[in-house]
Amino acid sequence: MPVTDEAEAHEPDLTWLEEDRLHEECGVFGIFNHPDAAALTALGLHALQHRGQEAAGIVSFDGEHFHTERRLGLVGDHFTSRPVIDRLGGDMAVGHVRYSTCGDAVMRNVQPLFVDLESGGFSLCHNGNLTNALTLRESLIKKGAICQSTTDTEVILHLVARSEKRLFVEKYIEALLQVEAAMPWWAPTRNSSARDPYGIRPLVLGRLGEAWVLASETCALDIIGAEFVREVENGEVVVATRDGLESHRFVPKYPARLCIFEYIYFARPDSIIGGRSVYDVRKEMGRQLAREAPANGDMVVPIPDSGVPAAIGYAQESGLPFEFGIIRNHYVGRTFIEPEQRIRQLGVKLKHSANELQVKGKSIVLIDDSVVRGTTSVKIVQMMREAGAKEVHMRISSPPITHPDFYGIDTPDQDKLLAAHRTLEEMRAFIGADSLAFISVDGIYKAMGYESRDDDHPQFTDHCFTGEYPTRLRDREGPPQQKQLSFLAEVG
Ligand SMILES: O=P(O)(O)OC[C@H]1O[C@H](OP(=O)(O)OP(=O)(O)O)[C@H](O)[C@@H]1O
Ligand SMILES: NC(=O)CC[C@H](N)C(=O)O
Ligand SMILES: [Mg+2]
Repeated sequence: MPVTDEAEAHEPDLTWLEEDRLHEECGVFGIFNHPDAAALTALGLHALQHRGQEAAGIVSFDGEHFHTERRLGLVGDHFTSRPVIDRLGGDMAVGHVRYSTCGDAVMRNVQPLFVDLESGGFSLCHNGNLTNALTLRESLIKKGAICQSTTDTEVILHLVARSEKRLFVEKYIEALLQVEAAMPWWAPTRNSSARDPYGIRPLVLGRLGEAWVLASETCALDIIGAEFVREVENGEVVVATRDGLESHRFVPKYPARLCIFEYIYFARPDSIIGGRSVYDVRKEMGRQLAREAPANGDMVVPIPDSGVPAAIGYAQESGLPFEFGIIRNHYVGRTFIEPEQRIRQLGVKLKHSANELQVKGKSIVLIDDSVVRGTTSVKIVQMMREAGAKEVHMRISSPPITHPDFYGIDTPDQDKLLAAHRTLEEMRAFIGADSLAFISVDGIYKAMGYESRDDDHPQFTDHCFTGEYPTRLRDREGPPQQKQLSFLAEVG
């Protein structure tokens, strides 16, 4: 880790920087009973691209055969050509965009997964992470299971395959009861979808004419003109049939605890989650931040993209002008990976550039939604100073991230999180800002319309700030062990 000395932080050595931040999660999409199932799935995945950029896949079913196309890379690079869509025949399809949390970004881990079961084909995709996947995998392998991938998702296939229940939905539920997870799933042929007992990851249900649609976010319904019906409830399995929708519960109903980071950073601002507009919530977080941590500046500057709505809220509440003092290049994804150190130092200029005439000689209030490793903050503060900013005050619309995620977000190890072992002043010095402040944990809840966090029954999953994980983390219990999941080298 680099030094935290203030003088050095103003002229940071960027050579250590890695693209090791809060990466995205995954997006799932499924459609049942529509003649253009694959084409609509490709559109849905395009709308969910922000949730994962490593790989994309679609599996369709025509009543007799499954068809599968799974690729490393972006949806737009692989699923826009007529021949590819034509190969994915049938009136039901599922799709996935992946950011790996278990198993590398290699072809054998690209979802949706497919297997032949005794009762027919089964395809599955998943957003989240099974916190006991390694434990289950070990015991399955001992019993003779032959794993084809290194992703946690595959464990579900084995559990369903081994179930002795009669109906598919019963087999599926028996499998779900064995995993500890954050997980919306969608499984065609059986047209079933499930959301984890806490509802940590979002999953919505929509209707397009006679078709049922399931997606991680409402923005994927909007792109195909589907009507929002409702959210899949936590602990619910829904099964789409030509006669309607069946609903089964696999755990008793209790209050959901969505991951609060969906609102802060992951979801697209035009999505509606839990009845709240993500855009409005982000703006409200910015307003609350302005109330809690006012700053003396000439103008508010967002760190684009995800810092923009909070910055608008901050500017409105503080009465300061809002200016785009940083321009973001839209041809660089959320997770651009620079190939070597020398190039990495240029990385920030590839993604963000100073709008010099706006910031020169000004005292600016920089707003971002989160600080993970501090990579972005260090780069941007330095860039603002090089562009001639007089003062740089940094305000963050989420509390300090002190704990890693194990539910589908690829966070760095705890010791790489900037806030894990530093005081506020140490973080300020590290970033090189003139002042630094984060919204409080209660402030986040206020922005969501509550008086404060209910410590007895927290309204959201907020372990990143509080260290309070809602599920057991079974794979991490006991002494840390290096597990080799496979003897096959993981290459793309
Ligand atoms: O402290 P760090 O490790 O740099 O991570 C935090 C940054 O990462 C995210 O942005 P990202 O660049 O991923 O995406 P965005 O363009 O959607 O804001 C987030 O919005 C912060 O800007
Ligand atoms: N980010 C995610 O939701 C990933 C899903 C799954 N754990 C995988 O690694 O494929
Ligand atoms: Mg950002």
